[in-house]
Amino acid sequence: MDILFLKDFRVELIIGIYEWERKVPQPVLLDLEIGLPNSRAGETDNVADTIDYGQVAARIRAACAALRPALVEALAEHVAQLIRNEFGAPWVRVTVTKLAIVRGVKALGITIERGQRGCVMSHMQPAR
Ligand SMILES: Nc1nc2c(c(=O)[nH]1)N=C([C@H](O)[C@@H](O)CO)CN2
Repeated sequence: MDILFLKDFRVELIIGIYEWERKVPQPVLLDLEIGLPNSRAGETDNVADTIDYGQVAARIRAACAALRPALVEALAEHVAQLIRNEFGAPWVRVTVTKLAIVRGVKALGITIERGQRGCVMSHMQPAR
């Protein structure tokens, strides 16, 4: 399975469990690994045969603007489901990182995986 990735993708949103965190958007970094439903794009050189990472970034940025999760876990889950449902990815790994939010800790967050690695979506053509 080929894996598309986006690293250090910065979004800003209201996120957190404390009252002071619910007032101002804060930056969060997303690391995304997206399993591709087929591997044809390397042969065809056609973006229609893969997932367009620009569209993924735009869609996630728009979704985050409307989200106000309490937990990093909830943001990671939302992003993972969006990628799977809207882009047909059979497998995703999503890491959400908050920066300098806890004294003495440079970065913290969550990594989740959803779906099956190496699985081909039933409505898609298998890779040749
Ligand atoms: N497992 C988690 N623990 C905590 C979270 C979280 O999202 N997941 N969030 C917070 C606060 O919002 C934090 O960002 C500031 O201390 C605390 N614990």
